[in-house]
Amino acid sequence: MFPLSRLIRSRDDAVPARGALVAARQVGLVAGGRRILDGVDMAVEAGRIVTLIGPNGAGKTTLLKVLLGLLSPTGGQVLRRPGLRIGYMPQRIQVDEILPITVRRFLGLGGRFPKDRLARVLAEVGCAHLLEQPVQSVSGGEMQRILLARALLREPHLLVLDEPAQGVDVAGQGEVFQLIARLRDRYGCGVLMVSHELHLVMAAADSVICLNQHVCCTGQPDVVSRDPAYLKLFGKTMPAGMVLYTHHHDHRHDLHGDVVAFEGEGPPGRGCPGSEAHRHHG
Ligand SMILES: Nc1ncnc2c1ncn2[C@@H]1O[C@H](COP(=O)(O)OP(=O)(O)OP(=O)(O)O)[C@@H](O)[C@H]1O
Repeated sequence: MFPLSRLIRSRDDAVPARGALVAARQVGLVAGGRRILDGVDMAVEAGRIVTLIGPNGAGKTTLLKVLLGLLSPTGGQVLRRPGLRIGYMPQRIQVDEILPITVRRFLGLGGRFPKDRLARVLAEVGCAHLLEQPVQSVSGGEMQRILLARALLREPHLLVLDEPAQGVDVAGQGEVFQLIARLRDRYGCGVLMVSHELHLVMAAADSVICLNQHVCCTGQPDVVSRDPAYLKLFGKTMPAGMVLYTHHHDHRHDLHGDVVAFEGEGPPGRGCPGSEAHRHHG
């Protein structure tokens, strides 16, 4: 199992471009004989919310782990700002049912923090009342917030959140995204998150990266949402700010996730060269 959300110190051997906290340069990963990431370029800057979207198995969690340094890429480079503090909220954790601990003890597992610091960080995520409650008894939505509090404990420069609204009801999802934006403002940190809540992503993110092994397209939602190319890639804007996600590819992925051209369209392309957005109709 992965360690719980925690502080991860950067390797200070390579430095990203000015302003970037973390960056991937042509990152690739092959595991178990399969290509999982291919030529990924991206960066997260302080104060920005960058959201990774993509279908199941697209490599989103793997990319987060590579950026965190938990997995080594088999190609390309990951650059982290020297001294970078990262707060990581994993997609899922296992809490041992037979080891009853309170939320306070659970939060304290990641380091020595005074009780008032633990109480304060829980209050920041709207869960001050849970401090002395057994962690096994909290709801799924409360657990997401507790994990977020845990990621915040050491005042990270970069928050990495793997599906922070997973298991949260629809009304609660909006609150989670608002909370993340408030925390970004309060801490001035960069946020990199994976999300499947596309309508909220489009409203809340500064930048969206669509991943399917490679970066299919990327852009700032507020700018590109009026762009016909964006509409073609991400679908039509729906009432009440909802965005219907449709992803038009000019290639497809086989059962192993490899890029394959549609029949009659020539040889398979490698990624989507040709634009800053890496826009692939395929
Ligand atoms: N160590 C590994 N060996 C082989 N394949 C792996 C390994 N780790 C991940 N994979 C595969 O890589 C692919 C990408 O997995 P990943 O968890 O990154 O996808 P994801 O985009 O986060 O998916 P989801 O949206 O379902 O959470 C999956 O097909 C997964 O089975």
